[in-house]
Amino acid sequence: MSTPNDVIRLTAARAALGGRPVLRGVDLSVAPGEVVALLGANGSGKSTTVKTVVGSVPLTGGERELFGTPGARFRAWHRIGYVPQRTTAAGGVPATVREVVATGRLARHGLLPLRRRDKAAVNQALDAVGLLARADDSVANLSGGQQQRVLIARALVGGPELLIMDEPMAGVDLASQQVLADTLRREVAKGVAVLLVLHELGPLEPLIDRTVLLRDGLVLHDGPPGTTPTTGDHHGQELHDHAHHDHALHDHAHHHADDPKTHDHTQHGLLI
Ligand SMILES: Nc1ncnc2c1ncn2[C@@H]1O[C@H](COP(=O)(O)OP(=O)(O)OP(=O)(O)O)[C@@H](O)[C@H]1O
Repeated sequence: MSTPNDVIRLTAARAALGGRPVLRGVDLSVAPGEVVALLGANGSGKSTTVKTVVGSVPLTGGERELFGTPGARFRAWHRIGYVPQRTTAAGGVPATVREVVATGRLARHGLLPLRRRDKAAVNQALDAVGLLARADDSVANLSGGQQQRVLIARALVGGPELLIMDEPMAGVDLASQQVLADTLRREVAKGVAVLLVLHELGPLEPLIDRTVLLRDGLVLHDGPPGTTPTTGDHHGQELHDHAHHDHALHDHAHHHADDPKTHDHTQHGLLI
């Protein structure tokens, strides 16, 4: 399924956490403008896959490319907007909603003072997630779902070509989910590619071009929505066996692992 100009390409990606293999040969590609949902049971490796894509978890085998550049050499972080798995947007820092969203411009202009167009972009992103009226409130005073929307605005504000979102709908009520689905639809209409970790497709389903189902650190299924087994837990044993087979075929690639020394994610300007 990969194309020459994929914005994300993982090939036979392996990763370990706490000394335990978590990804055991994941192939994942996202083409420009494509919306791909990563599905799977708890612990199947969805978040770890996303973290290897953004470089916060190093590969122990396989290859990673972003916008055609090997991951270890990729520096154009302003092209990517990232919403990490649900954390608090407040982080104990007494910042306003506007200030947190403005940090999403950092990869674009460094620590220079915000210019008029930066300020306009912050307002636009806040408006997109329905939080313009709360712009000057302290993030610590927002609900969990509202804080999630702040993180989404922060990912949008740099005008990314690729959005990577780890369970953006977690803790967000139904009405706000619809707001976010509309926001995402506008981004997709602009040609932005999206990689989403989801538990269920929900209101985003109509936007999704392809679903990739993980089980136990392997891709169990990769295809249009509707062709995907519903869970990585109990179904698709044959597919699982097939995935094991594919995985064996990819063993040759393991010596191309990213150099762990290049994985200091504090250098790359992406907010994690
Ligand atoms: N820091 C860590 N140290 C050791 N093991 C970890 C660590 N973080 C995650 N794991 C393990 O790695 C596996 C994959 O975790 P991951 O978070 O990628 O799963 P997930 O598919 O995103 O799950 P969920 O749906 O629960 O978010 C799990 O078995 C988990 O226990």
